[in-house]
Amino acid sequence: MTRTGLANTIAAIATAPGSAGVGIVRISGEEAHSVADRMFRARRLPSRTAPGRFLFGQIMGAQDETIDEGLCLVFRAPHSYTAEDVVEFQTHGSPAVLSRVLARALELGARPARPGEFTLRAYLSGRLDLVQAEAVLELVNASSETARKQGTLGLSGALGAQVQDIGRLVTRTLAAIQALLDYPEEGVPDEDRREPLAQAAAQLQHLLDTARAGQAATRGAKLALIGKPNAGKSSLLNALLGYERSIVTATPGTTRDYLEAGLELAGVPVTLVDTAGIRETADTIEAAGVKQALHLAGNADLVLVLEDGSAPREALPVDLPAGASLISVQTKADLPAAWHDSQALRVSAVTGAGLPELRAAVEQALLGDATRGEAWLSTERQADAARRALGHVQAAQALPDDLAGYELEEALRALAELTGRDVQEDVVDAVFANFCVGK
Ligand SMILES: Nc1nc2c(c(=O)[nH]1)N(C=O)[C@@H](CNc1ccc(C(=O)N[C@@H](CCC(=O)O)C(=O)O)cc1)CN2
Ligand SMILES: Nc1nc2c(ncn2[C@@H]2O[C@H](COP(=O)(O)OP(=O)(O)OP(=O)(O)O)[C@@H](O)[C@H]2O)c(=O)[nH]1
Ligand SMILES: [Mg+2]
Repeated sequence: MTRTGLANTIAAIATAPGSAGVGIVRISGEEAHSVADRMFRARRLPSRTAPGRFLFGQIMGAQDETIDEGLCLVFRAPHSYTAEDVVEFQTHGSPAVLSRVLARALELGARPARPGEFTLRAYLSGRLDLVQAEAVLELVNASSETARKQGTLGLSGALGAQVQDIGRLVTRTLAAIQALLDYPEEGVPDEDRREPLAQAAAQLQHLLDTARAGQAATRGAKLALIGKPNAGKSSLLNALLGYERSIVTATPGTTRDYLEAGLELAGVPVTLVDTAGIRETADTIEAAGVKQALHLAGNADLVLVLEDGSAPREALPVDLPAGASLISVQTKADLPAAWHDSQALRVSAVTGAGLPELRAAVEQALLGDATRGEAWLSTERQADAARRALGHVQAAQALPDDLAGYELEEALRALAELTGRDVQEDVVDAVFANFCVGK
């Protein structure tokens, strides 16, 4: 995607494929109004309509036949989504109608929009920064309340504002260092050197802490239930889901193959994975299930380690994969406890006791403190830029003034990349390649 040809007029169906009450065809660019004038019959021409007003009328084909009746919405540059002249046709929402309306706009000189091209134009015109454009994508794809909230916050420019604050801290030190380069013996005072950089590093670290949460919210998280046979894994899965998804019996070794079920937990789309109970076994089928369970634990974002609270406690016969985040769960809390461990959450699948606490612990593990309302880093691209900025700030903290300047300039470059003020075209292309046509 290049900047050339931006002046030309693009058109696309903006609503989802399939039948719906209403569908939208959107046209943006210099010719948008004249294209609309030639395909819409109403009490006045779209180009003569006050911006922000709509017209009711007929969308006309080349043979002067009516394609559909509908509404025409007129925007005038720069007051539109793309900051260009924009016209929208709101029609009956069938693919048959929408494809004819689009075809008519193309006949009259518009060209089909590429994926994300409307939002790309909003970005290139400066109406949105790159973080806001990514937030648009998050909103379009939001499959949970947390992802929605995060997208809305991102679109508001909250993250961009925070990144600018960090940039100001770095600039303060850089300016102080540059001002004193000719008089190195004086040294930069702490309030211009140590303090702003410590604040910048802390804020970047906090943003990076939100990255895992941001990605959990957008991509979803995998939660594996692991434990010995009869620990109550399948029962807990069913209790969390609220329906009997997994077979439960009193016979140890009931679950052999793993099983997945989706639900929304703490606003995050979560896939729960029930696994075979882990034990030493001569049964080849069960042994395969045990191996698989350990593999699943290694790939999960979070592992719930379940132990039967009503039976004597015994360690698992194998080690769980290193690196996974774990929550320790003591099951069957409705029965007398056979052991006590303040680290373990007591839960009953039968009475539901402890389930709210378990959900809260999962929320804390997946989202950390990121839920306090500020913006999060929600893409790997953003996290990568923040990580590099932090690395340069930390390098500058450790270097003498004459060498720190270079690192601070690099930190500012990484921050500018984060918001998209200083990025290569291929980075922009990669962001917009994830969009659908019409957005
Ligand atoms: N029908 C329709 N609904 C939609 C969109 C759209 O393009 N069309 N949007 C698209 O994703 C979102 C809304 N986003 C928009 C953002 C800015 C402007 C706009 O015209 N801004 C002008 C004027 C602002 C004003 O009048 O106060 C501006 O910023 O100058 C329009 C839509 C969601 N709903
Ligand atoms: N009283 C009580 N019994 C429970 C609870 N959870 C599970 N059980 C019982 O414990 C037994 C084993 O439960 P499951 O959920 O099948 O255990 P599992 O960990 O999936 O076992 P495997 O699939 O064999 O590995 C069943 O008889 C359940 O009824 C609980 O919270 N309270
Ligand atoms: Mg089971």
